[in-house]
Amino acid sequence: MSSTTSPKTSLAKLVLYPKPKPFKVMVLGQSGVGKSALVVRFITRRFIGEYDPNLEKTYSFHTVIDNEMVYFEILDSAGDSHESEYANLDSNIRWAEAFILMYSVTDKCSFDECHRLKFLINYNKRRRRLSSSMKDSLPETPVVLVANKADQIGDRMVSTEEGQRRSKEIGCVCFHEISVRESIDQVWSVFSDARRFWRVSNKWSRGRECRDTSIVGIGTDLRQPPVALGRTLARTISDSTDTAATITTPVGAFCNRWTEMDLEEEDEISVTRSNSTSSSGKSEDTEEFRARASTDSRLPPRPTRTRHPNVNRPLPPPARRMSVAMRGNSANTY
Ligand SMILES: Nc1nc2c(ncn2[C@@H]2O[C@H](COP(=O)(O)OP(=O)(O)OP(=O)(O)O)[C@@H](O)[C@H]2O)c(=O)[nH]1
Repeated sequence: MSSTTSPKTSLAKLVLYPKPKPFKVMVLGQSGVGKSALVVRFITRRFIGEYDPNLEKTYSFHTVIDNEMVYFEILDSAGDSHESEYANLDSNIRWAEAFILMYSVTDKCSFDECHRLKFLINYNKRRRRLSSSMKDSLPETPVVLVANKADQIGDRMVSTEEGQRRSKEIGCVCFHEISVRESIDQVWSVFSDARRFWRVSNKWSRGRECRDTSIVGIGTDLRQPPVALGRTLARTISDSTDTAATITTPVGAFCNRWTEMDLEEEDEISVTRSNSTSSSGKSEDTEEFRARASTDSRLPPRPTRTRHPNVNRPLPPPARRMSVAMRGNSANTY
């Protein structure tokens, strides 16, 4: 006897998993700096020499970073944006959650272009922040500055120090000097740093949200910034010369845990109180408290306050004031 499953049964067996939330990264930079080479190297591990220039493409790719599955959506933007494409560039910037801003060490022009692109990123993110109803809980969008083609030693026009300085000047979260052609590890570290910095800022903003909405522990000063754990991010070989490698991570989850700990402590206190119950069956603390709180239906007398000032009291001497006119007059007399 053959067993056939009806469509109803097969539908019942179908388990719907929520679609994983992608991590949206945009790669920006002047034409020819190696954006497509970087993205393709990250996804396929291979270096492919030539790509169709000015082709804008989004790649989906998932991999494990820091023991967590990350679903990347990577937008390889077209290098040369014409006037008509600026609106498109703006909307792409608003779409992204992290940026890889790229230049070539062999092209000074591409290095200068990073300044303008970072300005555009800031501008669009600020606009998005202002128009959003959740202004404070929107995470910061990390921008990683990447100097490519470090293998072309003879053609170098931008030094490592200049790159590091520029990274700080324009407010990037970190700086990498790499060669997409030479090293897959360097490429990998660029994307994993983008993810790590995004995670940190995301947790921080959630922490802010949590501070605003959750139960706050006793004695919490809301004016203070959230607790910083001082966690150090793993830095890449390409960025090892940067001394300011430590970033503090105020973590929202920590905020929650802290509140729970406080509540547990409160519970412990109340347990010890209920354990100190006297032989009469009533808690000593409760009785003491009642005795202190009880007014026996008699309210303490109010402190007397006079409504009108005492007429017999001598008034203070009136302060002598000189009007402007008087001062003018006296000035004329001398
Ligand atoms: N020597 C060297 N060449 C590289 C490196 N990365 C990319 N290239 C070369 O640089 C050229 C431009 O690379 P693309 O990836 O097309 O650059 P792009 O930024 O995507 O350019 P557009 O698509 O025009 O925006 C290609 O010939 C690549 O082979 C590198 O690390 N070293």
